[in-house]
Amino acid sequence: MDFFAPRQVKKTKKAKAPVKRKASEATVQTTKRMTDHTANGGDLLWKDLAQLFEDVESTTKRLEITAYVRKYLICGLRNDEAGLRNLQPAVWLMSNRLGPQYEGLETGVGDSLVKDLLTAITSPSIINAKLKSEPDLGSIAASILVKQNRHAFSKPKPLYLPQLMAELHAICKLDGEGVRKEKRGRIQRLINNCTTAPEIKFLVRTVLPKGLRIGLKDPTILTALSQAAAAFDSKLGRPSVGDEKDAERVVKASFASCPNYDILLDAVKTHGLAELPKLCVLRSGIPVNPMLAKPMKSVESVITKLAAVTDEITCEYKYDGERAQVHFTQDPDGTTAIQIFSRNMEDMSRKYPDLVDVVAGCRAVISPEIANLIRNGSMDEAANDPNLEVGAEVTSFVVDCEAVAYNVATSSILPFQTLMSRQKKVTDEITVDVALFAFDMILINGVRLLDHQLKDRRTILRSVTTEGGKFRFAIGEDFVITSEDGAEPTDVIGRIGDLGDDGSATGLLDASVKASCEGLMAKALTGPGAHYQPSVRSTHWLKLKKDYLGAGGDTLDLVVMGGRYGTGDRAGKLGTFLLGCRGGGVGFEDDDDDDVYKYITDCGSGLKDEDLIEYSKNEYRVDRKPAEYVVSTQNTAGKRLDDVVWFRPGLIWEIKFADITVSPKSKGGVGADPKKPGLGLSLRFPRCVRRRDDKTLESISNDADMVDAYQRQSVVANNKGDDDFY
Ligand SMILES: Nc1ncnc2c1ncn2[C@@H]1O[C@H](COP(=O)(O)OP(=O)(O)OP(=O)(O)O)[C@@H](O)[C@H]1O
Repeated sequence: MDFFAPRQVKKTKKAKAPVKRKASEATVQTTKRMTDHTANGGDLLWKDLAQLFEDVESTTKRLEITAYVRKYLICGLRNDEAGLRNLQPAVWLMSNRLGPQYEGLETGVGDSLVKDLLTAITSPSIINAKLKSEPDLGSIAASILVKQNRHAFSKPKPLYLPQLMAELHAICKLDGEGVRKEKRGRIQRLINNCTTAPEIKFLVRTVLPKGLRIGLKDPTILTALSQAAAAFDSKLGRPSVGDEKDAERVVKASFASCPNYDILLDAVKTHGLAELPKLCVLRSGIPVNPMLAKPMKSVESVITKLAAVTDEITCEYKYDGERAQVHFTQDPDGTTAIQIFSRNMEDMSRKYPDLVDVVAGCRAVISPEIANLIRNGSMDEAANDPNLEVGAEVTSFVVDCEAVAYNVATSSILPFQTLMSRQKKVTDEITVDVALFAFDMILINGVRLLDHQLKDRRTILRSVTTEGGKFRFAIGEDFVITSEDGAEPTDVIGRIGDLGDDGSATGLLDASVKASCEGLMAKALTGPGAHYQPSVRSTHWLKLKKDYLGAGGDTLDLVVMGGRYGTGDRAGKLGTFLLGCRGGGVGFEDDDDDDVYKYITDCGSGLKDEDLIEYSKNEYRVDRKPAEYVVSTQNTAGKRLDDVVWFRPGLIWEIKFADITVSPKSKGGVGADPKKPGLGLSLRFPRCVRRRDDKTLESISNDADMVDAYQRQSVVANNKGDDDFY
């Protein structure tokens, strides 16, 4: 499908040639496989993609993995016959998804269905015995089935990618009576057409919830795609976007604004890298990764930090609920669609069906002044729409909100735990009322507001929607920071409004906590950084939680890599856990390895007995250390690794700690202390605060966050405890 017709291929001066690398034997093989076949109208074979997965699984070296994927993508881009109908499913399958995250496509197939299939050939005891030494059903299925003489009577039909993807989508959509039998039959038929072990192994893994587990994730795919796209552009003589790093930045930024591989690949193949910033843009119906905030330790430090970039700030209540990105779209025929997306871009519309009505009722009209503000500086075509005039109707918007448990009768906010007790899919009566607290607007009537300053975005939000009932504007107060000659900006704060009990921002913080909020969000209203940056943890948005004040400090979100059995009270249960951060991050030297998890510390505090029991029989357990884990070769916390029960990456905990120390055992944030270049960063007195199921692995703390927190802590130490930011 071409999302951007009419096609236009610009032919201007030849792009700079990308850096040439010597092809490894494996990449030579990939090219050969990918260009060998021409059957089925040029469709690509699942066999070749499965072989790519096998190659990727055989190495942990990021550069090698990137090279394999790049080669595959170059072949895919150049193969005009195969076209997007092959390239798109190939990349979705690489990314471990059957389509965009917000479509929530899941096969609903569990281990038991695959075991069922296998018990038709071999006994359950053999399967169970194999599972003891090899926990992966994909490998077991491959080892059993590949030896069978399965094709004596019926010749297998080659599996092509468009056909495979269509069949997997059909499996996802199956519902109702007899669904298990139907799924089983369809998977059986797919497996019957597989001729090689990798085909079977990765097909089974693809249909199971644990996924491919070969260490291939979006950042690596996007890096490989940027290299493949640059080579493809250069071959066609399309304009270059700069060097390899520039191409990577363009592709990653495009995916952040429009996280849909169908659209990205269409833009890359049909139009070229230079056109991506115009084509892969925010639109209603496709969620973006939300903008995030940096933690701070005191009101004064917040103001000092923001004073460096602006003189107008707002401090809003930090509501303790769930991020909700609300998309409203009205088609020309008057039909409307409302979607509510989580911070992980999952569609939560079925969790909040009551909010859909709330959103439908909150629209106002667009006045001429607001139409001007919307148009101001916008390059979007939609900004020239003559309908954006006096009394224009609101036909689309994207609003950034926090969904909070709420008592409408008393207009009071309820705790986070109350919100968590709401069912994922509301089917019966709604028992927990929820309100939306809106704090930002990033699209209105097709015009993107990302480059507008927050002050204008907020004015637009408050003019084109009406507050009332369960749709409310975030409570806050604006401050003008003024500084007399030589005075610290925090000394002189001109207040507007009267919210804080004692007439200050600190009073506002207290007021927010009294209103059952977590603290404050301080944001630059104007200035160069006051635009909306999707997926960026910005220094123009600062969060100040009541908990951060005083001792105790910041929190980090870390992945649980595994655990060790305890002794004493904890005998027979996992008692301590190995925690890791994600590699890379903005500004971190080693930001190529963002697809790995690096050991930071052991942690056994903050866990109740029932937690330990649950984690001891955890669904995340795997038999071997996952390839993407970077752990000291021999030991963690002075112990050997033989007794570690490994978890696949997935379980995320929020960790509080006393402070960050330099450690030879930690692999995260290595080099943060220039005087100790080989050492990493670890935590003193780490304690698990809560499980973060609302976070994805992509959004946990990374090397850069560790270094950041360490440096902020050093500022405090150097200032001998000044009340500076933590
Ligand atoms: N007024 C507000 N403006 C922006 N975000 C708000 C506001 N009130 C509540 N929030 C919530 O606070 C979050 C900001 O904190 P952060 O970016 O660190 O998210 P987080 O990593 O989930 O951390 P945490 O929720 O532990 O603070 C937002 O994602 C949003 O869900």
